[in-house]
Amino acid sequence: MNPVLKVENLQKFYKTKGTVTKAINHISFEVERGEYIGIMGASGSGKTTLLNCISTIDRPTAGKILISGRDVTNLNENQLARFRREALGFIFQSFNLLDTLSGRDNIALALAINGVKPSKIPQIVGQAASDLDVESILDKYPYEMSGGQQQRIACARAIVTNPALILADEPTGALDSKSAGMLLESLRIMNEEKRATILMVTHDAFTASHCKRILFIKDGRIFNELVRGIKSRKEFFDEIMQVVSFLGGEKSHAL
Ligand SMILES: Nc1ncnc2c1ncn2[C@@H]1O[C@H](COP(=O)(O)OP(=O)(O)OP(=O)(O)O)[C@@H](O)[C@H]1O
Repeated sequence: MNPVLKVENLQKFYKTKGTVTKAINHISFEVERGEYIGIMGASGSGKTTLLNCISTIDRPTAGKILISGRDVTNLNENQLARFRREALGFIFQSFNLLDTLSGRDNIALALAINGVKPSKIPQIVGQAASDLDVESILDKYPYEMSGGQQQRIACARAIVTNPALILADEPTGALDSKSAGMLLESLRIMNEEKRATILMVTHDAFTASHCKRILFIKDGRIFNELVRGIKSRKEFFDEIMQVVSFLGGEKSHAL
């Protein structure tokens, strides 16, 4: 079976005032359907640049990015807008819900934009809300919700269109530890019960220890890879911390 995501020899260089920064320097990897993969690395290692290229927000200098077999580096702006809507789900650090819409309507909008029949939308929204246990906050507006609640509505919005790939950028970054725990449970449900494929960028080892595989980026290259396998989450956390310490990155909160 084709991987959901195939990154082939990706390069992204920034030229500023005569100097060239090789933000991504020959990165290749694949993500299979149903994987939950984390990208870690110290500040400036290239994580955001990689995510921006995969999410089609930024264009790479060279290399290919195939999502569900389609090379997104060749698409024009109109094709990209449609591709993002149909094939990708996004969860950002800063929630990005529309403040003028209730939680229910934020989720429903993702379906309406994708042309889902209006008569079918309430049932699909209801199911996603039930799956992620956000039914009680559906009628609240984002400014009436906690950060954790907003983030769980953002999860429902990301999965409701059944995208090929969900991209999460520091999703626990703005949350306290209890809300982060609830968000990580939402991501687990999305991955294990709804079979969503998730790629998450994080600098936090505790958050990363919920993934099944971690790629470590250093100076724009893949430096190391860890697979959780049958290890407990705590064992995986310890293993991640060893690499983080070796890389000299910031220390995450301890268990
Ligand atoms: N628009 C840009 N112009 C020039 N250089 C850039 C630009 N964006 C990023 N860079 C450089 O590319 C490198 C990788 O940056 P990137 O933001 O991808 O790192 P990161 O791992 O996401 O860091 P952080 O964890 O601090 O967000 C850095 O050296 C950065 O200074």
